[in-house]
Amino acid sequence: MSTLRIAEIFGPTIQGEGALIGLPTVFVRAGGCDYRCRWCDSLHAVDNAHRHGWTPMETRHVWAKVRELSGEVPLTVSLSGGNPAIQPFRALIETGKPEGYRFAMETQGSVARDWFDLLDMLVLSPKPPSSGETVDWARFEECLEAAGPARCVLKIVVFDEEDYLWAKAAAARFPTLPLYLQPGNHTPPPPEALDAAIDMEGILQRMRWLVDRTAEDRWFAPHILPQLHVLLWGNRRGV
Ligand SMILES: C[S@@+](CC[C@H](N)C(=O)[O-])C[C@H]1O[C@@H](n2cnc3c(N)ncnc32)[C@H](O)[C@@H]1O
Ligand SMILES: Nc1nc2[nH]cc(C(=O)O)c2c(=O)[nH]1
Ligand code: SF4
Ligand SMILES: [Mg+2]
Repeated sequence: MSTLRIAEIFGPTIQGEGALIGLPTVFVRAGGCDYRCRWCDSLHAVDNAHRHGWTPMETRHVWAKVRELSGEVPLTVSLSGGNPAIQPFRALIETGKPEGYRFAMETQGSVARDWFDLLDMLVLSPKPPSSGETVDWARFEECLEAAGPARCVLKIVVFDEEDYLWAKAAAARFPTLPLYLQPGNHTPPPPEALDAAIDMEGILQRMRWLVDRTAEDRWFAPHILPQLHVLLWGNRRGV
């Protein structure tokens, strides 16, 4: 069986973002990312300075931890990171599905894998200008095709007007995909200070602005949702 580079495994908590918001979930966070978004809220799973905290784990040990955390009651497992697409997750999904567990994955859409079609949901989160990254749309479409469009949703983080206009154009490329807009959280603390206070008023202000902005444009396609776990627990790790 394969070895996975794991930053953390935690839960059950609620899925705080997007299409499955509120659903009890165990998170498996892989270490390592091919992007460096300026505002990444999970730098402890991205920045090489923190790789000493990433553990190579055999798939069966990762699976044992998920079963332990869930009390062996099947639930939704969210694979995140870092970019989980970099890791060989096929065996974990193939182990969990026959037991009744469901699998969702969060990725920016930069690396496609042939096992994406085993997922119940692929959350594709292309990065807007404020991230400092540039989307390779050919790669992104490979991810969409690998999963099959029926399994995919789009989730776009928006910090400002430039991001908003970019999100509108990006969404127009994929008019049939369910769409989620998420206000950005401006205060990713250093990983060693994850309990640090967040800019709650800033997040809520951007949330209200997004509601008004879409209404003004009569753009009624997106669901607009804040990161519920951030509202509840700030940037605390493990929730
Ligand atoms: C930490 S990323 C990991 C998965 C993958 N690398 C990705 O970006 O989709 C999980 C989700 O958190 C979002 N995210 C990261 N930092 C954020 C921030 N500061 N504010 C709002 N959302 C953020 C990402 O856009 C992504 O949808
Ligand atoms: N509760 C909770 N919901 C989340 N949704 C996406 C997360 C992520 O970091 O990928 C996340 C997370 O870290 N915690
Ligand atoms: S792609 Fe995701 S994990 Fe990687 S730096 Fe950006 S937000 Fe963070
Ligand atoms: Mg997060």
